[in-house]
Amino acid sequence: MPRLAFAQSFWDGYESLEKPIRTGVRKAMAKFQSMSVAQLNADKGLHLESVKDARDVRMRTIRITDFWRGVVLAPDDGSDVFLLVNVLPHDDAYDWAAKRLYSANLATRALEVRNAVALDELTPLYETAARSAPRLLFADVSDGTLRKLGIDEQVLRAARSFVDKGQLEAFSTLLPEDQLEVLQYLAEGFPPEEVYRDVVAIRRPADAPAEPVEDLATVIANTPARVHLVTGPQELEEMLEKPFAAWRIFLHPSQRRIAYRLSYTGPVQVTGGPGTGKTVAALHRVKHLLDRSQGGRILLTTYTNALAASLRDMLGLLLDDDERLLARVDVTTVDAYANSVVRAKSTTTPQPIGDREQRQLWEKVVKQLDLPFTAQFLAQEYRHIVLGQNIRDLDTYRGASRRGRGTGLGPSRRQVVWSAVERFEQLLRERRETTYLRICAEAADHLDKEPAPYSHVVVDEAQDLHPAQWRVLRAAVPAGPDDLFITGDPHQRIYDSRVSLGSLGIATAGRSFRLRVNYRSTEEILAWSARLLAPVSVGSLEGEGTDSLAGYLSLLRGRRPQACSYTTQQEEIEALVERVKTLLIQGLAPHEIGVCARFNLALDAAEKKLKAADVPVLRVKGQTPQRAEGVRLATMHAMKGLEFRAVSVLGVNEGAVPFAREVTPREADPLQHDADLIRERCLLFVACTRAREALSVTWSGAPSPFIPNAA
Ligand SMILES: Nc1ncnc2c1ncn2[C@@H]1O[C@H](COP(=O)(O)OP(=O)(O)OP(=O)(O)O)[C@@H](O)[C@H]1O
Repeated sequence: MPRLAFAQSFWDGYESLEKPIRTGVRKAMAKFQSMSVAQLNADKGLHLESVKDARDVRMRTIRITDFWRGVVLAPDDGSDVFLLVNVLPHDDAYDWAAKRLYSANLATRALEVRNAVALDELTPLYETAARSAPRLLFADVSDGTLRKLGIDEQVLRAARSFVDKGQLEAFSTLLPEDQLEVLQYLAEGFPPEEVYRDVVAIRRPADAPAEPVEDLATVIANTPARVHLVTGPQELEEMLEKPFAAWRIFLHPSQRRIAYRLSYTGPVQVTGGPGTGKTVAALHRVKHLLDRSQGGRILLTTYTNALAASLRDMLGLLLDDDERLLARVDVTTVDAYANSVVRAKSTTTPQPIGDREQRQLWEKVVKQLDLPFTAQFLAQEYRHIVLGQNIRDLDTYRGASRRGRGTGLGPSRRQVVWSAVERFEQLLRERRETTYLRICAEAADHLDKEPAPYSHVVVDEAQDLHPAQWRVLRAAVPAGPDDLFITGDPHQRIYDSRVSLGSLGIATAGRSFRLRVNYRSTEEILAWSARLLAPVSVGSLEGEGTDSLAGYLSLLRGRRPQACSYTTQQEEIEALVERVKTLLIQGLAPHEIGVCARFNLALDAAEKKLKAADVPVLRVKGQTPQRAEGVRLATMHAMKGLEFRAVSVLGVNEGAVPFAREVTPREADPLQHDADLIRERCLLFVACTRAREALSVTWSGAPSPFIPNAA
């Protein structure tokens, strides 16, 4: 009996196939599981036939319906795996199949596909143009080095004709996958040794023979990132039946290497720009840890309740809704977890209050004590220094480092600040109120006194956690192998938190990894958004040094983002309504469209106009999961962790982004001023990078100074 495998290229289009075609796929695939090769060849219904003038002699088509054909790669070397690579309308299928050539990469040994016909046609044209070019893209890399990195003769010839990155990108849909990635990394300036390590070595099987001639079944087994071998009829049925999510099966080698490493000696840090699959890596790590530690419990945290709900759904999908496994994982936010710890331990349960109420309370303190400080200054001092360092008494505060604060405080002024802290806490007690960070501090105290409840803690969206929250996580798991697995992107830090993970007992040195391939947004969206952050440097996730967005790649290409100016807000919103209507006509579902603004007020105006145009809308509140249909309207903060096929960012006006009230005046504290501006930039960056295919950024009047070219 032959075996059956599916290429990712097949799944890319499977979701959008109509039901009768999917039924046809299912029926055809069942035959591959019940017939011998001879029977398959003879089966009239399947009609397995070779493709005339195909560049790859193994190319076959099969009948799916009267009008649709499957494209299959059939072994011709005595091996037994058939690979379904695409399903297309009849003529397109033959055209697609005739031009494609599958081959084993010389270095990674994985299966790749190229458009061999287009490469042959286009390369000579580029070569002619290249002859008069002053400089070629890969001038500094020798043929020998390229070959060692797996570049074969046809691709080498094309690569030698590229003048710049734009030309490489123009070829990106034609080139074999691993070779393209090698060229992209080299084009970004990565040295060949690093490219070998990060692209080739992680894919190449440890036992690869010196000679790369291998049968199709072996080459397929070498390609887990793009090909999935079906183990049996039940798996086949489930894969074709369930809504298919590629991330469940096709991990990038860099994701797989990180998520399925047998064990780490201590905390692990995984960083990566937006959409690089950090959440996906975290979920797969949970799966691995569940398999490895029999009976151990896992805490999986993220930033908001809405994100926790979506993580829970994704984990269910990844674990096939296995209740036994799911029961061993608590998926929640750090605040909710800390709250549950405190509730379980105390008889009284003070109410946590939000930022605005805290600000009002600090104002009261300033007034009552007639202090020479602003409420804003005291709130920041309390957050960053007192709670940040878990300071409980004046003596400790007197000796505390105030690194990161831009104003000096001598001993007598510290005493005055401390009196304000005591009064603030006293007011909270009197009102039977508290703050989330105080709850975290209390929870960490409780947890420190008892055996840690979890075997492993996995943290997603780690960039915004405050030291008090990290202390909870540190105390929830015993220090040791596989204790903490942390994913985050410091470029998406949108709350004012500063941490030094090392000082919190979470040292990740030697266990830090970076994901570089963006699976969400087009290269155009990514590049445009990255320019928002270009003028600044962003502190690293672990708190030492800085991070950078250099070297991120996207697998997708699309339209350039639109940045548009309007005279009035009314015109801007009218244009938004038109844009949303066009997207709906183009076939996007309402929930695949996100509209976002810095303030709820702008969203109110957009909501009114969209409703008036009969467009269903739904306001996203950061804390609550919502499943109903409707175009999503969210503030920039509530966009964290979400994604949409199309995103419109509204009201990116001067004065709104950055929002003047949220930026500490330079005179009050120059360091805080700079940090606030970076945070506001990151906020716009987060909003823009939620878009998969289409991004529009608009403003009325003067634009935000963050808009590239408008600054
Ligand atoms: N290996 C993969 N194959 C296919 N799709 C993937 C893969 N990894 C991630 N994705 C998809 O890419 C998108 C982004 O992934 P994910 O949310 O994990 O990224 P992230 O790095 O956590 O993003 P962000 O930091 O911007 O929130 C998701 O739609 C996810 O399903």
